[in-house]
Amino acid sequence: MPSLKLENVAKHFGGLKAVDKVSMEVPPGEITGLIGPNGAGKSTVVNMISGVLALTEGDITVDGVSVATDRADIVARKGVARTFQNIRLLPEATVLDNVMIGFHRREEAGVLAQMLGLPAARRDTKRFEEKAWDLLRRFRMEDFAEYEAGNLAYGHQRRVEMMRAIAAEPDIVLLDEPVAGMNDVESDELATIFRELADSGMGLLLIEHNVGFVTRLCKKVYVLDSGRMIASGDPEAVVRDPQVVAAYIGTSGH
Ligand SMILES: Nc1ncnc2c1ncn2[C@@H]1O[C@H](COP(=O)(O)OP(=O)(O)OP(=O)(O)O)[C@@H](O)[C@H]1O
Repeated sequence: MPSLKLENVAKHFGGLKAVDKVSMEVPPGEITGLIGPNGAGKSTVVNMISGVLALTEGDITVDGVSVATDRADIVARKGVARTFQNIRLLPEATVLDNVMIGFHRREEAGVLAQMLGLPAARRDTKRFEEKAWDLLRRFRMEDFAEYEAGNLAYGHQRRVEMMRAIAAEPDIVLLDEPVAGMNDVESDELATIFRELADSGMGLLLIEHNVGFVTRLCKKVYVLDSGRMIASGDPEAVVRDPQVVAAYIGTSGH
C-alpha cells in the first residue's frame, strides 16, 4: 500500500504564507492526525493534497510519484479520497445512491455501457450495490438507505459523506473534521470504524479540532500553527509540547 508524502509544501495567498514549507507523511495502515488552531492552514493542506488548490512550492507524492500538479479527479483516481468540512451530498438523492456515486472511480464497464444497459454495466451496478450495503451496515446506516440524504441529521450526513469517500477503496483518505457536531457515542463508533479501515491497510489523515479524539486514535500527530509545522510525533508528547500549548492558548477551547 502506498504512502502519501508532502515535501516542503507551501501555499501563499498574496503576502500571506497560509502554509509554509510543510513536510509530513501519511503512511498506509495508520491513522495520522493534523491539528492546529483556527486559521493554522489545515484545510489549505488538504486542498493542496486533493488537487483543489495549486501549490506555491514543494512536492506531494503518492507511492513516490508526484501528484502535485494533478487535478482533483486525477488525484482521486490515483487513490486519494477526501471528505469536506462542509458536507457535499446530493440532498435529494437517497443515502444508497449517494454512496453508489463513490464507486465511479472503479467503474469498469464504462459510462457508455451503463447508458446502453449492457450486461457488464448491470453486473457492476449489482456489485456496487452489494458493496454499498456492506458499507451501510458497517456505518450502522442500513435503516436509512432509502432516506433522502438532505433530510438526515448532521451526524448521519457526515457518515454518508465518509461512506462515499471510502466506497472506491482508496489507499489514502483525508477526513476533514469527521466528528464535528457528533456526541461521544457517535464519535466512539466512528473511532472503531477508522481503526478497522487502518487495519485493512488504508492510510487515514484525520484533520480535527477535537484534540482528545486525535490523541486517542492517531499513531502520529502533526501540529500546524500560522502555516508552520510546530510539532510532530507521539500524540501524548505533542499535546504537552510548550509550543503547542502556547498555540492553543487564547483559542476557543478546542
Ligand atoms: N482562498 C484564500 N485566499 C486568501 N486567504 C486564504 C484563502 N484560503 C485560506 N486563506 C487563509 O489561509 C490561512 C489558513 O486557512 P485554513 O482555512 O487553511 O486554516 P484551517 O487551519 O483549516 O482553519 P479552520 O480550523 O478554521 O478551518 C487563514 O489565514 C485563511 O484566512
